[in-house]
Amino acid sequence: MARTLNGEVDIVIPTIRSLNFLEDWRPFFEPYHLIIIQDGDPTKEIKVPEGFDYELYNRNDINRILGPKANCISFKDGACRCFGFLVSKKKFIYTIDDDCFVAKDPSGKEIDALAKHLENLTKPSTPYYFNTLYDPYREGADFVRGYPFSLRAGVPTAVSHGLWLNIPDYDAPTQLVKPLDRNTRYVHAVLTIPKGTLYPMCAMNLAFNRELIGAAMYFGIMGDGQPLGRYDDMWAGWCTKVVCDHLGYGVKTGLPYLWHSKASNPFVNLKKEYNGLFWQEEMIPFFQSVILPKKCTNAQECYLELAKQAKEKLGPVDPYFNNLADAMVTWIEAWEEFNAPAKVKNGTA
Ligand SMILES: O=c1ccn([C@@H]2O[C@H](COP(=O)(O)OP(=O)(O)O[C@H]3OC[C@H](O)[C@H](O)[C@H]3O)[C@@H](O)[C@H]2O)c(=O)[nH]1
Ligand SMILES: [Mn+2]
Repeated sequence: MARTLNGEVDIVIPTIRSLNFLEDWRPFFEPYHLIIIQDGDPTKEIKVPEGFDYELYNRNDINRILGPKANCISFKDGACRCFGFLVSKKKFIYTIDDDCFVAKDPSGKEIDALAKHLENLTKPSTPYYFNTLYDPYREGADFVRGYPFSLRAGVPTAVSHGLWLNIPDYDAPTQLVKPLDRNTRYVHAVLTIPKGTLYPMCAMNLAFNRELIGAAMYFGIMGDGQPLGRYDDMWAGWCTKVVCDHLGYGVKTGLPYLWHSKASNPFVNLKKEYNGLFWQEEMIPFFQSVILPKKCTNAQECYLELAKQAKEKLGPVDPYFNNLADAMVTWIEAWEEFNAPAKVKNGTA
C-alpha cells in the first residue's frame, strides 16, 4: 500500500469544462493540493467544488507570471497543463483530465488511481531485463528463475502511465472508423517499458517524479496558432523516455485504470492531429536514433541537448519543429527560474 504522501504530491488538472468530476474523486483527492489550469477564455468562471485545497491559473495568470516566456505554454490545448508542472514545488505530480472518473476493478472495488501511481513511483523499475511475471515488487510476485541478482535492485521509477476503461485513447482516424469501441479489458499488470523502447504516452492518467524528470515533461507548443494538436503528451512521452533511458530511470505502464467518459469530437481531433499522423513517421525514428552525450547528467541538460538535435534533424521536416525546439529552450529557462536552488545569503537559504 503506498504511503500517504500528501505533502509531496500536486494534482494538475487542465480544464475547459467543469470540475464536477472531482466529486467522484473526493475520497482520494481531498487530502491533496490541486493545481488547476483553466484553458480558453480567462473571463469564464470555473467553479471548484467546496473542500478542495487548490490554486487556479488562467491565461492571464500565465502571461503575467511568465511574461514573454508564456509563449512556450500552449493555448486551447490540454498541453497547457505543463504550466502546473512548472509552478509545483512537490516531488510527485499526478495529472488527470476532467472527463476521467473513478473506475472499478473486476471485484467491483473502486480504484484509488493516485495511491497506485504513488506505489508505482516509490518502487523500482526493471528496464534492463524483462521480468516475465511482470512487476516483481508487487505483493505475491517476484523475480523469476534466470533473472540476474545483479539487476534485482532495479532503478528509480520516474514515470507511471495509467490506463483507461470505457473510451480508449484512439487517434481520430481510428475513432472515426470504430466509434463504438469501448475498452472493457482490465489487465492486472504493471510493466516496466524496456530501455530503448518508446511508447505513446497519454496524459489522461499520468504520474511522475518531478525531481527526476519534470524538466523534460514539457508538452510543447500545440493548439491555437500551431499546426499540431493532441501530440502534446506524445512529444513529452518520447522526450522523457529517451531522457529516462539515458539517466537510468524507469517508466512503468499499466495499472491503475480510471474511467474515461467523454469521447472528444473525432472530426475536430482529425484537424488538430492531422499533421501529426504523418510527422510521427519522422518524429519517432528521430527519437529512436537520439544519442545523448555522457556530459548530460540531469533532465535539464538532456532536454537542452534534445532541443538542439530536434532542431537539426526535424527542422527540415517542417519549420514548426524549429519553433518547437526554441520553445523547449524557453521551457528550460522558465524551469530554471522556478526551480533555481535557493540562493544562500549570509548562511540562510
Ligand atoms: O483546448 C483544450 C482542450 C482540452 N483541454 C483539457 O484537456 C483534457 C483533455 O481534453 P479531452 O478530454 O477533450 O481530450 P481527449 O480527446 O479525451 O484526449 C486527450 O487526452 C489528453 C491527452 O493529453 C490528449 O490531449 C488527448 O489524448 C481535459 O481535461 C480538457 O478539459 C484543455 O485544457 N484545452
Ligand atoms: Mn477525454
